[in-house]
Amino acid sequence: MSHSLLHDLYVVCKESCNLSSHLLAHVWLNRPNISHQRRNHRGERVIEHSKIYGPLWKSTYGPLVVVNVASPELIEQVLRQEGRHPLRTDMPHWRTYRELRNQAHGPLTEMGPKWQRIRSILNPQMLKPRHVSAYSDAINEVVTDFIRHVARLRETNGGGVMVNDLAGELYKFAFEGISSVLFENRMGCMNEVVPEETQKFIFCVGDMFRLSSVVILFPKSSWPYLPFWKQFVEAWDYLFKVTEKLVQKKMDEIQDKVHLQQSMEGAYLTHLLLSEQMTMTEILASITELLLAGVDTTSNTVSWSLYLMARNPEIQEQLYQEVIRVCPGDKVPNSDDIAGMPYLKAVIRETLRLYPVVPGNARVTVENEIVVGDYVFPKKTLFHLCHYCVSHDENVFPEPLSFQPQRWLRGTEDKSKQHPFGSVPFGFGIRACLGRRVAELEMHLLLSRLIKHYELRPDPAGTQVMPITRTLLCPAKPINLQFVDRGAKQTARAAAGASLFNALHFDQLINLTILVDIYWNLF
Ligand code: HEM
Repeated sequence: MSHSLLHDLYVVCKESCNLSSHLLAHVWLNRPNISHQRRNHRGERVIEHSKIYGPLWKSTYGPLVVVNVASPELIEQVLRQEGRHPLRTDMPHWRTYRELRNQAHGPLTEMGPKWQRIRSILNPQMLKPRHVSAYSDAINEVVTDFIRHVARLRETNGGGVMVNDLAGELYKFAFEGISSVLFENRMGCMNEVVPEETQKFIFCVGDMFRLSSVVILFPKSSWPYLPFWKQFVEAWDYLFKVTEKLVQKKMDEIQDKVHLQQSMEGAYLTHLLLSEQMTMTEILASITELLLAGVDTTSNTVSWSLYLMARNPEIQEQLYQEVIRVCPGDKVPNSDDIAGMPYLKAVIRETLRLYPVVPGNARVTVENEIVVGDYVFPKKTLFHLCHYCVSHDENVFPEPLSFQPQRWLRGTEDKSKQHPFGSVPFGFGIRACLGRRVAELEMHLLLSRLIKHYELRPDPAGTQVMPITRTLLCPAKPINLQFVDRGAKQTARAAAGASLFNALHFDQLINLTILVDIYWNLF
């Protein structure tokens, strides 16, 4: 991933938690502190705490003081009072790397008016439906490769039907998908032999996130003396180096086209390079951060939705029927087709309610004091918006643990009663997810095409997979599923029917028809 550490509460510097003590004394009277203890699933722990303390309580994370907010009404109140430049965390370790190497900041790490400027440049091509739908063809090519990849995995490692460690395989899909949108270039993640550079890039992304959570535990002044700071810097160096190479390649292509006076058709990177609103270093930083934010969020969500599909055959069948109605035969869905598939969208939406891959979201109030419930919080209060807890609250979503996509269908009673802040998987407001539309397009195209091709069934070993919080809400163990080829199933059915027919003589068939008639008349 991606938003790794984005939402990790460690990353907020001590000063940002300078809550004025007299206010806290007033708010927290008779409410004990809860110190941070790592249990397997942070979302569940937050639910336990909200049952004891109500929708607003304080936690301490070492030196940090965090105000937890766990009701849709109070989350709405915090988010609606954000100033013009909302801040999640100040990410000192990520920012320090950029300062060390004279790199710019991207949308994840930038703050204040500079952040606002970056977003105003990046937003249109990422969020406007008209622009985003233009990425359908590129993403569909990646989906085609993924379906081939699944077929290969079934044959080579899955006894003709199993695909093991779906989250790992979908990581490759998400990486390839977002690269094809950003760089307009393929990385070869799903090749039989993954190119060395791509492999190392993926490895460095993992390394950088892993080391991030270690580095941040130490004071900034000690970083230059820590061995893992060196590794952290090396990982970032490689990420920036590869991104730079890909951006340069695109620049050269554009130059060639200018020389040849050819028209400049292109997607995201071409647009950024041609619009000249950003410097080269700014483009580099933004593209790198978009890439980091856009991989394991998407791959984990699709993993959960396939897991849920396999365990809910009726829902899967309903989705399959919708897909073949909108896209019969060999028709490959595009963004217009997706618009006609409300059930597909509801399936993904409900997956994100049950498994919000970003289970909690940090917010630091920078510009003004904030009123939450009956209390006034000073500037620099660090809030933790407990999205997982709220979207599993039975008062917000009846039967919260059951997978019910119909909750999200327009015109249903469920939908009209829901609080709009009961589940906000992409955040809200001007600092909400920049990749939301692209992520949705990727997930909708992939899920619809997979379901058209394969019937998903659970692991025959009966393995239940629980979530675990590793910054994102991830499967605690590998998700393995059966992918039963629908085409092969139909051919087998037709063949079985034909052989039965051939085996019967004509007079036997007449007798059979009479028997069926008698049967129907009897009952
Ligand atoms: C299922 C997929 C995804 C989910 C659930 C998700 C969720 C989120 C959430 C909750 C935030 C924080 C919003 C806030 O603070 O209010 C966020 C921020 C962000 N996301 Fe995503 N995301 C997903 C996919 C993507 C993709 C594919 C990209 C890149 C193309 C992306 C790029 C970003 C960026 C750059 C930010 C930071 C925005 C800023 O601070 O201005 N995300 N995402």
